[in-house]
Amino acid sequence: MITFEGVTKRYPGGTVALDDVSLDCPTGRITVFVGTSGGGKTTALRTINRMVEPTSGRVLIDGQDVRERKPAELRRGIGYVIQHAGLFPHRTILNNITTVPDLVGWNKKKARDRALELMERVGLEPAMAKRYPFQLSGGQQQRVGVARALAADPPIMLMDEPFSAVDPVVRAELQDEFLRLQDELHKTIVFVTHDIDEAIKLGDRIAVFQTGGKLVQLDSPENLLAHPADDFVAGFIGQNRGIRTLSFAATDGLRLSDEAVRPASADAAEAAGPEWVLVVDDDRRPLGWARTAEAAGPLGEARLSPVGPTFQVGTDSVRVALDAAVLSPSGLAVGVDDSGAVVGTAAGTDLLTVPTHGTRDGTDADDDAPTLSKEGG
Ligand SMILES: Nc1ncnc2c1ncn2[C@@H]1O[C@H](COP(=O)(O)OP(=O)(O)OP(=O)(O)O)[C@@H](O)[C@H]1O
Repeated sequence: MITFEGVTKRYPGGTVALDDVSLDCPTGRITVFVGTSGGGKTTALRTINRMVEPTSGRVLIDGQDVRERKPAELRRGIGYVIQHAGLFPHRTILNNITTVPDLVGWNKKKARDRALELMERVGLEPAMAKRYPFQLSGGQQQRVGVARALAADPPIMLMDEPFSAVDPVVRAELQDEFLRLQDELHKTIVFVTHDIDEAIKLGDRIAVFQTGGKLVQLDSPENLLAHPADDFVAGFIGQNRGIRTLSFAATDGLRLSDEAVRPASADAAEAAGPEWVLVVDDDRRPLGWARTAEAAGPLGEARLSPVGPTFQVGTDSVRVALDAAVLSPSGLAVGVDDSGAVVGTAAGTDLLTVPTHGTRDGTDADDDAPTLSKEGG
């Protein structure tokens, strides 16, 4: 656990970059610092590895004041990833990744094996090991940056806008892979971004900073969306807060109906009832939608409208299911299991009556993570 206790940073000239910030970054979780430009996010991040010394207050790691540790020794246990990756241009990819292992005296083979393993983990071809940073795309360089930070297996990772310099598609890929990696590694991560959507996607906890270095809210993404502490936070989050909250609502509690599901062998005449029926094959895989008034004979031979997007029950969120309902010709969302077989369908209104609970890791969002009371910001 990383703990900020009343941390203030005043730069010469009088800028207050951090104003009496207290918060916890729980072990094994991703805490995101987000907020306006100049809000003190980077300054806060750098107090953890002593690149910035607070004017007052303390930063503790597992209860120990970071000032009791020598900066070099402290930083060996803290991976650091920055925007544009910050790779050493004159070193190969392999040697960039082995920077810390080399520094702490690992033997060459062990460091090399570790680098190659990490390259695979972050999605880089082994052939890239011999290249230099300028021979890689921006996204690839960011992957190297992440691999380098992970090389000596530090328990803590500080990431300062690590995915900001790449296009939105690559950025989404990097984010997804980052979440997959964290699922395996459970590092204690502090992640700085100015992008609220990135914060909501990645963060277990989100700390919102306002100009003047004030922490205005520390909360789970779902609480932040549902209950912004004030107008500043609400404005920063932007529009469609309600709909975005549905990303955190799980679909495993949904009651799905079989009423509109028909086998391909069924005759259209027997399909009477709903205006649209979902035609499925012998394995209950969806074939398409038939409009009952227009169909005659076996449904498998009827003109079918494409199924469109489906949602995986229990895995996808209510937001995905609602999207599927909106795009479906029948207005019904099709829920499938992990083999792609139809579990049932639900109308948009059915989707909005599900109890909301966390989907991200199958646990309640709040369990052991300490929060700052909203009044306290
Ligand atoms: N070394 C420094 N000397 C003086 N002022 C500084 C220094 N570093 C940062 N500041 C000021 O402290 C404030 C907070 O800066 P910081 O970089 O922490 O903000 P940030 O939230 O990370 O912003 P951004 O999103 O723009 O990177 C800013 O007003 C900045 O100008």
